[in-house]
Amino acid sequence: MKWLGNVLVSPGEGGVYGERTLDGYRVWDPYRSKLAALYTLGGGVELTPEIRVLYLGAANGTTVSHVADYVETVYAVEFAPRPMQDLLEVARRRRNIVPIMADANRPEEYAPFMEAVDILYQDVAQPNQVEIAERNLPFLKPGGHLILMLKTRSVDVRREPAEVLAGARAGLEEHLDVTDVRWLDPYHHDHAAIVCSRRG
Ligand SMILES: C[S@@+](CC[C@H](N)C(=O)[O-])C[C@H]1O[C@@H](n2cnc3c(N)ncnc32)[C@H](O)[C@@H]1O
Repeated sequence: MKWLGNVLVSPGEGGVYGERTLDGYRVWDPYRSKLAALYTLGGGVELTPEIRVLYLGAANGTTVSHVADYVETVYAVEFAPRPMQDLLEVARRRRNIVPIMADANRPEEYAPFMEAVDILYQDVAQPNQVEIAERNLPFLKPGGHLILMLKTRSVDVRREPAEVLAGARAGLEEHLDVTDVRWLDPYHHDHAAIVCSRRG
């Protein structure tokens, strides 16, 4: 990852969503992106030019655009029409983004467009976040990484966030090795990042 001092940046053409630039690099703000928060807190998986990413919950492509600055290809799945319009605009300016309008609960719908990926990144505020990740695991290469941004309040607002996190972790451990778990405070409240690797 590229840092200028303690500022995370990415090496692409600027002006995607009004982000600041610094010394010709795009500033990747941890308050606007959970993935940037994870890196800023010292976690995450290094993004390199040969990596392929399946990104679930692409929204308007803010974080997707930074990931695309680092990796070979980003398959970006989003099911809501409005953010999809913005994502298409971002994809017009980044040749390595494949926008896919689909429900991440139904990976069979985009399986024909997919190849195996090194990173499965998920940021969908849904009650069944762990189940969605599990359904998409067949796309992840052995040894590849899942980065799941867990929004605990979307799973169950009545339970303690730590309890929701423990449940999600236990579910993922049935299929994967959990390598890192951390809360994204102070950047994103009630959000935790769970990083796992797929057994080889
Ligand atoms: C918190 S936002 C993602 C923000 C984005 N990852 C970023 O950092 O710029 C969650 C997005 O997931 C999308 N989403 C939620 N459930 C989904 C599903 N089942 N399939 C595809 N997209 C979904 C929502 O429409 C929303 O745009």
